[in-house]
Amino acid sequence: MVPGHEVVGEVVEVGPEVTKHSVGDVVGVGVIVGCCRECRPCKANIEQYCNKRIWSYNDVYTDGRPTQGGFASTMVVDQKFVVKIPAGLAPEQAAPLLCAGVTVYSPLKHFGLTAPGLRGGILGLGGVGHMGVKVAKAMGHHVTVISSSSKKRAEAMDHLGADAYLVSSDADAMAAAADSLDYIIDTVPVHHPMEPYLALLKLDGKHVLLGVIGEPLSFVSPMVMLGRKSITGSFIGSVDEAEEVLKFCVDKGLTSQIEVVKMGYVNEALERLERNDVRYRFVVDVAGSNIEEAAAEAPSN
Ligand SMILES: NC(=O)C1=CN([C@@H]2O[C@H](COP(=O)(O)OP(=O)(O)OC[C@H]3O[C@@H](n4cnc5c(N)ncnc54)[C@H](OP(=O)(O)O)[C@@H]3O)[C@@H](O)[C@H]2O)C=CC1
Ligand SMILES: O=C/C=C/c1ccc(O)c(O)c1
Repeated sequence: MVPGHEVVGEVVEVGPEVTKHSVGDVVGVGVIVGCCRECRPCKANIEQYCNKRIWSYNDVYTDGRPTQGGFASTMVVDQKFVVKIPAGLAPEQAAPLLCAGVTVYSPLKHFGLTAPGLRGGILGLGGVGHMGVKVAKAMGHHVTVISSSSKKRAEAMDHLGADAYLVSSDADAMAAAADSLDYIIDTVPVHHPMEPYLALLKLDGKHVLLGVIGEPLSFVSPMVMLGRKSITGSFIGSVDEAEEVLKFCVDKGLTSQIEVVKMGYVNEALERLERNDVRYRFVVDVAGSNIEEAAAEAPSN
């Protein structure tokens, strides 16, 4: 998780040209807060693919100031990037759905992988992966979690409702599962071999890369040719898709598994993130925190 990007809160003020939201609405802001509005992705309302996108954190806004994500008590955002939070969804639940939820929902929809009965693999059971299991199950898919260890088996099967669990180092189990999946949602954030997973795909199967990996991945071409398989990627989702996935989650009764913490706990939360010690997302309750107190307690650099 990159901390501090998705934000959910109440509108406290609107500009004179704002038509989409009113004071008091519960709204959210995802990973993107700016785009050019002129390129093909912008015109197709898939603004996340605009090459001039402005990230909601660690970026520079149109006024030259840094974007700071959710680490603030208020933020100013163009209405285009503000998502309505539907009734029936708690704000703390909505926040992770604006990233992990839409990140899995968008490729399933875009690549035509929403029909009930499909067989999907979720590779890596973390923040994005756990939403992958939930969203895919809610679509009526047969879901296999593919994990690097057996540690999360009970969690995946009993709690998240996965149908099968594969440990990627178990060569026999991987061989038995060959040619069985319509898609793999790959959330692994580090370099990993592709071929063991490509072998799990059926004819026309799709391997969707979501993890940010800074090293080249490799595979021999017959692994994709003999089976017409695709390796592709996907980046979060659009504002429209974010609104859609929130509605989908309300309709299907889906929630994300979160740990709500106060601002004063942020440094510990970051340390725990580094140890991979969260199931599956921290949500920082900024409004309910004493920010001044938390700032005073934080070590100065
Ligand atoms: N494409 C996009 O738009 C988005 C991309 N991301 C990216 O997706 C990736 C996953 O994010 P997120 O789910 O939050 O991350 P998490 O750390 O929560 O989960 C990643 C999972 O990958 C598996 N894994 C396998 N090997 C490793 C390893 N060496 N180190 C760490 N994890 C490993 C683990 O699952 P297991 O124990 O089951 O093997 C782990 O839980 C990140 O790279 C993130 O930046 C996030 C949001 C949007
Ligand atoms: O390079 C792409 C990064 C995507 C990304 C988006 C959101 C998020 O939380 C990430 O960890 C990565």
